[in-house]
Amino acid sequence: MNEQDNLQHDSQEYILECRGISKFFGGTHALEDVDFHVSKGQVHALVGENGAGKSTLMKIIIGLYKQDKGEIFFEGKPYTVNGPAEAIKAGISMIHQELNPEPYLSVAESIFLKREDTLGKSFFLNKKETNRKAAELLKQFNFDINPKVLMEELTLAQSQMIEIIKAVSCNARLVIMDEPTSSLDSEETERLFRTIRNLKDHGVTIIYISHRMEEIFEICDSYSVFRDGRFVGTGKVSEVTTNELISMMVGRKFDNIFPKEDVKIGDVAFRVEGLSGKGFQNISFEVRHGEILGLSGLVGSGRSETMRAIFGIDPLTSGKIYLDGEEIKIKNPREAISKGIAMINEDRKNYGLCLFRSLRENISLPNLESRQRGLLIDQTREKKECTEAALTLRVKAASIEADAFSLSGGNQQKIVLSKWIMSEPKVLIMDEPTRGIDVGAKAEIHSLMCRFASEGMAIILVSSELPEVMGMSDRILIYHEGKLNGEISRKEILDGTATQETILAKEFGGK
Ligand SMILES: Nc1ncnc2c1ncn2[C@@H]1O[C@H](COP(=O)(O)OP(=O)(O)OP(=O)(O)O)[C@@H](O)[C@H]1O
Repeated sequence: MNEQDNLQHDSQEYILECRGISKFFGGTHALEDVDFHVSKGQVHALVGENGAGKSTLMKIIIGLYKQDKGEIFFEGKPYTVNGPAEAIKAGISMIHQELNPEPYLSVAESIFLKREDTLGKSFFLNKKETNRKAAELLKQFNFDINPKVLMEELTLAQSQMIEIIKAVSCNARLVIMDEPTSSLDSEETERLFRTIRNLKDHGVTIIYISHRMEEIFEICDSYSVFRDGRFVGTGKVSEVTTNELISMMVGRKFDNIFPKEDVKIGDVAFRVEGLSGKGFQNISFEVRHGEILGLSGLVGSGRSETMRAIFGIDPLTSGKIYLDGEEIKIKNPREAISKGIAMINEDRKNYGLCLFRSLRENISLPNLESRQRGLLIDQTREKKECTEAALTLRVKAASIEADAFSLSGGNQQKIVLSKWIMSEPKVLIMDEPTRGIDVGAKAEIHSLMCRFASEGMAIILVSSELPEVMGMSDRILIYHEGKLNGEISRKEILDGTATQETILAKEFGGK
């Protein structure tokens, strides 16, 4: 008897069964003879490293891709669909990692888009009825928002909630959530979890894809692990430890995701005094050579806004910046980079990557000058160094010449990291550096941070994942509504004086 049988004897109780699914993309075997079973009414975690094949299987299930081999059964019956609209009709909806809400539709219109069937024939003539039905649904979900508000005015967390309401109102019995918390802060995440529990109470089954282990242990009942396009195992979350789960994902024994070491902290490398700009006021702090300074706060609290202004993306209205004791002016990111400040931005897709360029071109872009020989680029050196950078972070790609577009989400993020790491800056600003990155790579990135710090780099880490800020920082500054609201030392974290709750309380404005 295999683990799958242990979990659930009666296959009638599986809401979804995928048997022997294979999928090729050119020479890449994205899925190889994969079995994947989900029991009815559970929150089932699907985990695996970047490129393990999770999204590919989900895209097959909602009809975006067609499998090369294998069969799918939904609610005990053979299931084939041609595209997401058919999947929704059959009872399966997917909430995507990057939401694409229709910006100029109202909340009500967005919920009922392409659902004229539920509203009578004349959808556009029936605005009143649309708003009334939407208001009813929003109330059911305790979601206090006006159905007439335009989608473009919603935060990401609110748009996500609309997507979930849309799914459930279409009578979805299975909802797939692909990294749903990757852009949410702790408060929004809690709200999402309450919604998930509510859906579960109403018999909805959820497939939950996430790289955040603590979430899986909080919200999921069962799990399946994929590795390199293959099914590795399944079981109950209550019967596995974090390290066992990670070991299954990475295929080797796993000890520690936060390998923070104490390194010698030197002189002040970087200092800001009284910085103000859009979304933050009067921010002053310093970071020393060798120090990792964590910045925590709710989404919109001003952390990322301050970093963007320091890096010259957005303007400062007042304040001073000092690098190694000397005042500097930064008008744009090019100037910041030339002075030795690098920033890995939260929004990698828009600011970090040229999707239709090769990995080599992407990695070497900010570092071309150092590889210039006369008017030409030293291509042999470029290729060697880019390959080394990609290997260090274990980027999974067909070759260094492959387009960034063909990589899985997490592997794309590793490429952005590689390119900045190669430029060896004095100050490295990392804004959500491991968002969407698998645990194995997360640990590697954390080790690299320690290595850079030990070489004297000053690192500023902005992260919404409290375990990450707490596990990696020498000091944490907490933002609340655009201002600093407290500081916590590593000592306080290690001796237990400061906990996640202490930090959260300060994020919400407490003392
Ligand atoms: N459209 C595509 N064209 C070519 N290769 C692809 C395509 N989509 C996925 N792949 C490849 O298939 C493999 C599986 O990718 P997939 O996106 O399913 O992984 P994943 O487990 O969802 O990863 P992540 O956690 O990073 O999102 C990867 O090697 C990826 O590069």
